[in-house]
Amino acid sequence: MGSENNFEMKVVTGEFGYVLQDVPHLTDYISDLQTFPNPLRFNPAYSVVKQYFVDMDDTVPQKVVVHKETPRGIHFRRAGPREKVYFSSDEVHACIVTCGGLCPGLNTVIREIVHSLDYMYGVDKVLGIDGGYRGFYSKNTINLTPKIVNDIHKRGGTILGTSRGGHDTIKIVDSIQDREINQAILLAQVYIIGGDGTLKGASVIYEEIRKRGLKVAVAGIPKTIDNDIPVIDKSFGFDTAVEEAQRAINAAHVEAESAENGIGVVKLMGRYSGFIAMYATLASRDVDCCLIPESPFYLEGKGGLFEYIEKRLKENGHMVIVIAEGAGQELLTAKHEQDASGNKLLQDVGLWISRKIKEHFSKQRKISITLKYIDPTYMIRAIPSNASDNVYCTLLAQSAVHGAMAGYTGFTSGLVNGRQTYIPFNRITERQNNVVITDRMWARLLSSTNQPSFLSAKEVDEFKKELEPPTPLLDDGRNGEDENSGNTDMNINEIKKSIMRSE
Ligand SMILES: Nc1ncnc2c1ncn2[C@@H]1O[C@H](COP(=O)(O)OP(=O)(O)O)[C@@H](O)[C@H]1O
Ligand SMILES: O=P(O)(O)OC[C@H]1O[C@](O)(COP(=O)(O)O)[C@@H](O)[C@@H]1O
Ligand SMILES: [Mg+2]
Repeated sequence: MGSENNFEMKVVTGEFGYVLQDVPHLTDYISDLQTFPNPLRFNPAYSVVKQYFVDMDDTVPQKVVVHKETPRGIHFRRAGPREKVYFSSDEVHACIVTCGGLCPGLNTVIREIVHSLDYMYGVDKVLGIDGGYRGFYSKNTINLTPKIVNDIHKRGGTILGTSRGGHDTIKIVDSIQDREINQAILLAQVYIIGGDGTLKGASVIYEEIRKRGLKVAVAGIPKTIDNDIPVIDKSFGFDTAVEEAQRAINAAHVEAESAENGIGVVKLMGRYSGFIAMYATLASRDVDCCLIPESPFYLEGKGGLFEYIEKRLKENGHMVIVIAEGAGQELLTAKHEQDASGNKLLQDVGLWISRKIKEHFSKQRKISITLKYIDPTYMIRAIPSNASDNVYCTLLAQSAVHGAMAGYTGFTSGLVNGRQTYIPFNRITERQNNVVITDRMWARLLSSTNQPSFLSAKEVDEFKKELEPPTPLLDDGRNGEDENSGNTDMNINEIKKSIMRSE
């Protein structure tokens, strides 16, 4: 594996600091491509829409909080149908693959790609690749028709199956190039749905396709329940996950409230990013403490978790703790295990913290506690997407289809400041989206739970120094003022290291 990007970013600059981070197009490496009028022109549903086709010059700014003197900054190409398409309906063979962990909404995206290709563009040859990247070369495929996928959005998981590992660029591109026996069929559009790992894989597939000069568009749809993909407003399935997490938090609260000195502990997903835990906590208001990977914590002593638990039990008689699975991993014995994709395998921090709390209070003998630990992680991930995620998935899939039909490649569709855009792979894979603990959102959380920040006065001073002069408006549009948080260039590992050092 490896995803060295050998191709230059396509960047267009304009006046007043305008920068367009454009996505590649088939015409960048194939000349004399034939174009066709977009069949949507003749579609009664769309033909009445005033300016249905997206103007080729439309772009979406990444930076929406601006000052008088602020340069216009980075923009992305606006997604949507173009007047001309680069594939004729009967020529196109498309395929769809889902990789990585499950996420609510995968089936909705698959359904909508199939429906959009067929109903909007008349493309009816769509193959589903079975079981992630390795399905390309193990040649397990299913024919996807609008009828087959019609009801799948009501089910969790992915009808195509998924896997980790198994990415072999050459074998995958070979199989894209030539599928059927005696009948060379080029899969001309490849739709890849997955997270950071998958999109790194998609990027090298695109590069190999380009090297071979194939007329194949590679389109990604970013998937991550953890919301750890940068640039985009949020990932599909995230809303559903936050909503479903409420059920576990409610149960933990009911259990805790019903016992004397009851403590409910809920573990939520979030390998490196604590967004689900943060938003679920903010939504619930029953949570007294939220622990996430980005905010190191400690148990013993002044300002520690045990002291806070004691305080809350004395004040309120019960408490609820939400912990993201990646939180506090540095406090557990390191095991250095990896999954098939090379992701670090985490230890069960929920079990660990529950044990530590029980041990503490039984040793201390002042307060007798009743602790219930709830782990709803896989139950949350396996449900179908909610209504709002369904709409979001639909738009992401439609955008991807419009983009591929228009000849764009090496891109993912994604929502930026509420508008559908095309984002080049490297912008999506270059880093991770994390909760920034010096942003307003985390401050809101701390003030809503009243939990300790686990920072000493010295550390707070250090943060303040780091923030002076005020963080400039960053080119990816996020800064300390940003409502969505999470996408600043501040390196969270640096922050963690500085906290560890000063402990
Ligand atoms: N750097 C990489 N280069 C190429 N393929 C990768 C890379 N990282 C992951 N992959 C492949 O992408 C797929 C999914 O990756 P994984 O990290 O498990 O999930 P996710 O895409 O959800 O982050 C796997 O098949 C894996 O082999
Ligand atoms: O058991 P699995 O499939 O490895 O999944 C666990 C991991 O999957 C996640 O949902 C994220 O998965 P992705 O990287 O595939 O988006 C994490 O929250 C969790 O740590
Ligand atoms: Mg991942």
